[in-house]
Amino acid sequence: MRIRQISVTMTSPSPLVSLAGAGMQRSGRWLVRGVDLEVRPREIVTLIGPNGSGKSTTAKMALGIWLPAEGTARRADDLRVGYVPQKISVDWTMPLTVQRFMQLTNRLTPDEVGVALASTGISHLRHAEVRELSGGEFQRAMLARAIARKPQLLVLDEPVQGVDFSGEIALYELIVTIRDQLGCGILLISHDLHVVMAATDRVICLNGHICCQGAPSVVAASDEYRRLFGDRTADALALYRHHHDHTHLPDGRVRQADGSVTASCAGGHDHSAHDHADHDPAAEPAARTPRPEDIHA
Ligand SMILES: Nc1ncnc2c1ncn2[C@@H]1O[C@H](COP(=O)(O)OP(=O)(O)OP(=O)(O)O)[C@@H](O)[C@H]1O
Repeated sequence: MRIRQISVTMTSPSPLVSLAGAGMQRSGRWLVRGVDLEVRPREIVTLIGPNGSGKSTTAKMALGIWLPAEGTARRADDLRVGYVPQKISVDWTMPLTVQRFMQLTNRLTPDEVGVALASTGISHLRHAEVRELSGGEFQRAMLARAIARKPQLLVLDEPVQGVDFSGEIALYELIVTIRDQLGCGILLISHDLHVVMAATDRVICLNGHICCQGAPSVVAASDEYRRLFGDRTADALALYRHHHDHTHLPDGRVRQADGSVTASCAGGHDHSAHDHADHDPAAEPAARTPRPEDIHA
C-alpha cells in the first residue's frame, strides 16, 4: 500500500489590526512612541501599564480614532469593531433604559439587542434604567452594546472598572466566552494583570513606550515589570499562576483534587504552591464600585 504524504502548513490568520512603530504626539509632547502590536482573530492581547502610560492612546491608534504621528496603523478591510471606552459621556439625569442605551449609537434590531443582552447575562435588565445599574451590570451593558454587531475586533478599555473582585473574574470569564463565541480578536486594557492572566495570550507592558511584552508569565517575571509595578504586585501575580489542587468550602472543610473532603488542607500540602488568593483578603485588590454617574468623560 502506498502511503501518500500530506503536508499541512499551519499559518496564523492575518492580523485584524497592527501598529508598527506607532507614536502619538499632542502639544509637542509624545504621549507614547514606538508601539508595535498585532491582534489576530481569537487572540487576546492585553495592554498594561501605570496611569498615563499610553494604553488608551495606543487603543485609539489601533481603532483609527487617532492617526499615529509616526509609524503606521493598519486594520483589515471592512473590519467590524466593538469598543468599550474607558469613559463615556451620557447625561445620567435623563431616563435611559438599557435597550435605548444600546441603540443610541447603533442601529440595532430588538432581536440583536436581545441576543447581546443574553450573551452578557443581563436579559432581565433590558428595560432597567441605566443609572440604576450596579457597576458590574453597567459594564455588562457596555459589553452587550459593543458585541451587538458581532465585531471581529473588540477593544475593551478597562472593562472591569467599578466591579468588585469576584465580579472582575466573572467579567474576564465572560470576555473569554465572547471571544470563543464570536471568534473575535480582543485588545484589552487593564491595570489588573493578576486577574487577566488566565484570559490573556500576550501582554504588552507600556510606559510611554513598550517596556516588555510576551506571555503573561514572562512579563510578570521581567525586571521591567517589577520595576514598574513593584515586587509585591509581581508576587501577587505569581499566586494566580498556581493551579488549585484543593478548594476551601464555605463550611471550612477542604475538597481535595481527587474529590475527597477533609477537615483541613494539611497532610503534606505545601501552601507556598497553592493559590489562596481568593481566600486571602490581603491578596485582593480593593473593591472599586463607582456608579455609572461616576463614569463621565
Ligand atoms: N487628547 C489629549 N491631549 C493631550 N494629552 C493627552 C490627551 N489624551 C491623553 N493625553 C495624555 O497622554 C498620556 C497618556 O494617556 P492615556 O490616556 O493613553 O494613558 P493610560 O495609560 O490609558 O492611563 P490610565 O491608566 O490613567 O487610563 C497622559 O499623560 C495623558 O495626560
